[in-house]
Amino acid sequence: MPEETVLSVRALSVGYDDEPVCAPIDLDLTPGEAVAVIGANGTGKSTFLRTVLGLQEPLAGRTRLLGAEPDPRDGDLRASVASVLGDDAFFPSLTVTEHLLLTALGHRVPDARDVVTDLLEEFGLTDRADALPAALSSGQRRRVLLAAAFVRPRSLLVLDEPEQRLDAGMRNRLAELLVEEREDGGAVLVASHDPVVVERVATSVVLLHDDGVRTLDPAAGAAAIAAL
Ligand SMILES: Nc1ncnc2c1ncn2[C@@H]1O[C@H](COP(=O)(O)OP(=O)(O)OP(=O)(O)O)[C@@H](O)[C@H]1O
Repeated sequence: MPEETVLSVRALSVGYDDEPVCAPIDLDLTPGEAVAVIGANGTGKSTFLRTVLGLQEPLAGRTRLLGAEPDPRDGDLRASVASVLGDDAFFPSLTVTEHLLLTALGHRVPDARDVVTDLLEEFGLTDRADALPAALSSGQRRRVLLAAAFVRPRSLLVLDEPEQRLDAGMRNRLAELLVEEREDGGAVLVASHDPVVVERVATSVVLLHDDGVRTLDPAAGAAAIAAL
């Protein structure tokens, strides 16, 4: 594995109770690249993301994440990998600002208050800064989770269908932020059903399908989404 490889996956089989949910997957991700994982509902995108993050045991194959076996308890890994999966939770008595500050301070972000203020603006949350989670819309809660991933240092960003519940304006802005992320040397692994995210953000696409796994270029990946 080249030294700068962020994620290397070889013949990785993922699934439940010894039953794979899709064909084995191979993938390499280096700084400055974004890989989009696409496929119809139930083809294994979320299962794959959880497995490469070490949140779920693989059935077979090998994953190296930042040079090591993926282990979510590993401090170096937690410091370097920001993820937004589907199971994120909120503290019911902390405001939007307090959630972002907690994340920033926990990761020792310099000038945390200024960074949080900028991200509130970026994610259209400035006027909801003092709101509690229960008083947010589902799209606003999604924005808070995404902002929390961007508020902290990271060398890999893993997002599971980040477009979910976002309006068109925010989906476009998110795509821009993800392009900036890879142009600044970050690595992005994103599962998505959004052709805009796939075509604009991805440098390569992995299509999960019952018949097998294929690697596509971003334009072909965006077209494949329309045909799912
Ligand atoms: N905890 C679980 N136990 C057993 N099977 C599961 C579990 N979670 C998911 N599955 C099954 O594994 C398969 C893959 O699910 P997964 O959530 O990874 O798909 P996905 O590609 O992310 O789908 P979607 O596009 O709907 O989000 C599905 O058939 C699903 O029903």
